[in-house]
Amino acid sequence: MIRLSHVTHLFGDDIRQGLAAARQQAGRDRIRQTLDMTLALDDVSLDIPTGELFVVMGLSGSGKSTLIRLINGLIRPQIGRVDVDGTDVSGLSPRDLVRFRRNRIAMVFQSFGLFPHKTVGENAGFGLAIEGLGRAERDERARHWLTRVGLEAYVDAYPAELSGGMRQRVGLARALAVDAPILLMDEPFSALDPVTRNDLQGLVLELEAELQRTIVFVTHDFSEAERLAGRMAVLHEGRIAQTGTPAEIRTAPADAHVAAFVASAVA
Ligand SMILES: Nc1ncnc2c1ncn2[C@@H]1O[C@H](COP(=O)(O)OP(=O)(O)OP(=O)(O)O)[C@@H](O)[C@H]1O
Repeated sequence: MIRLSHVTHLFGDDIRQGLAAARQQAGRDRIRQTLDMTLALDDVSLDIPTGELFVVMGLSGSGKSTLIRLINGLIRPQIGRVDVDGTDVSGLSPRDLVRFRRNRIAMVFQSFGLFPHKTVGENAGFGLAIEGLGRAERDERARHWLTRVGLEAYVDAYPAELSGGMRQRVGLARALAVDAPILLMDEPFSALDPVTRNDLQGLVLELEAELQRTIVFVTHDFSEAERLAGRMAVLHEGRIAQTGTPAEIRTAPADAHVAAFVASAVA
C-alpha cells in the first residue's frame, strides 16, 4: 500500500512563510500572488492498494510529477507523510533511501531515458548492473523481459535504430527487469502516436494482469485513464478533486474541472 497522508509541498524561497499560509488554507493562487511561491501539493491524502493499477490524472502543473517524486523519496514532504508498504519514506536515512529506490521502485519516463551508446540489451539490464548482478544473469534477465515486450530481435540494436514505441518497450523491460514491486510511470506514452500508444496500453494491461505489481500511472488523458485504471485520482492545482473508478468519475464528476476532463474523452 502506498499512502499519502495530508501531504503539502511548496516550491519557492521562504518555505516557512509559505507553509504557514498553506496551513491557513490560503490556496495556490493567493500564495502565488502574495508570496510568489508555488503550492505544488496542498493537503493531499491518497491510498493506493498493493497490486492496483492506479492512475493519477491532471493538467500540466497540477502536481503529478511532485507526487511521483514524493513516492520515490526524491523529495520529502514539508507537511504530512508518505508511507510505502509500511515504511515512512521521509524517515529513511540517505543510505536506506538509496536501497529503497533501488529495490522497491522502478520508473518509466516519458522521455524513455535510454543511453544512446548502450545496446537495447545493456539498457534493459541497466538497473541490474546497478544492483551489482553479474553479466550473464543481467543478460539473461534483460533478454527475458525484452522478449516479453516483443523486442527479442533487437537485443544488440541501439536506441537510435528503434521507433519511439519500441524505445518505450525497452524502458518497460528495464523497469520490469529489476523486479521491484512498484512501478511508477510518468506520462510514459504521451510522446507516442495514438496507434502506438494504444498498443502499449494493451501491453501494460497484460503485464498488470500477469504480474500484479502496483502501478502508479500518470497521464493528462482521460481516455488513457479510463482504459487503464482500476481506480484513479484527478489532481487539480495541487489538490485532489476526485478519486474513484473511471466509471464513477464519468458518471458523477465532482466539479466542473473534472467534468471538462470527462467531456474531452469520447465515451
Ligand atoms: N523544482 C521546482 N521549483 C519551482 N517550482 C516547481 C518545481 N517543480 C515543480 N514546480 C511547480 O509546482 C507545480 C506542480 O508541478 P509538477 O511538475 O508536479 O506538475 P505536473 O502536473 O507534473 O506538470 P507537468 O505535466 O507539466 O510535468 C507547477 O506549478 C510547477 O511549476
